Amino acid sequence: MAGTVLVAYGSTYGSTAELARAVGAVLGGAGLATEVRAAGEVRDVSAYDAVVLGGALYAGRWQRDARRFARRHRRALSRRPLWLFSSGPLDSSASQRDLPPSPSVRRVARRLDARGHVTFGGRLDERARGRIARMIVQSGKGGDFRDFEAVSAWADGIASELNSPGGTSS
Ligand SMILES: Cc1cc2nc3c(=O)[nH]c(=O)nc-3n(C[C@H](O)[C@H](O)[C@H](O)COP(=O)(O)O)c2cc1C
Repeated sequence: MAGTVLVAYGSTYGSTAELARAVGAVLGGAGLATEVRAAGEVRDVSAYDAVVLGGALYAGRWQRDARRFARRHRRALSRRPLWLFSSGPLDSSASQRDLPPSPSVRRVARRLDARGHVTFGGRLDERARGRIARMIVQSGKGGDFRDFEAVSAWADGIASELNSPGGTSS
């Protein structure tokens, strides 16, 4: 594929941003021109040939910037190869089995005709400033459950698809 892949993310405390950068590193390593950007900073997706969009989960929905991005660029996204990821569970469940998207994320995936969705474990620690976030951490339920091997394997699959003949035709 000759064009550029956008990896956009919606992240409040930075952990989903790191997952997005890990996805971008794999795609870049597979020879794909790749840009990793905060979803809130992207004005136009027309320059990109494929998009990966990731959102942190808050109360079953994507973080606001990811939701807005999906809404604002709806038409362009539905015409491009698109993959989605959610990051959230603060336990090892996402590493043990495929976790389906939340109903709200499933609607986004359907509307945009996404090629795939995956849920990765999340991270929450004392850097998180929100009241509920602090309560979760103080009650001992925080931690880093991100599985970077799983992230790499998923991104490898995307790279293979995009590098295959006709990989960007949606
Ligand atoms: C208030 C609050 C609500 C959350 N709700 C969910 C949820 O519904 N589902 C889930 O899997 N994780 C949930 N989480 C965990 C976050 O998704 C997780 O910490 C994520 O990695 C944060 O990503 P970020 O650092 O990119 O913002 C919640 C965390 C907080 C603080």
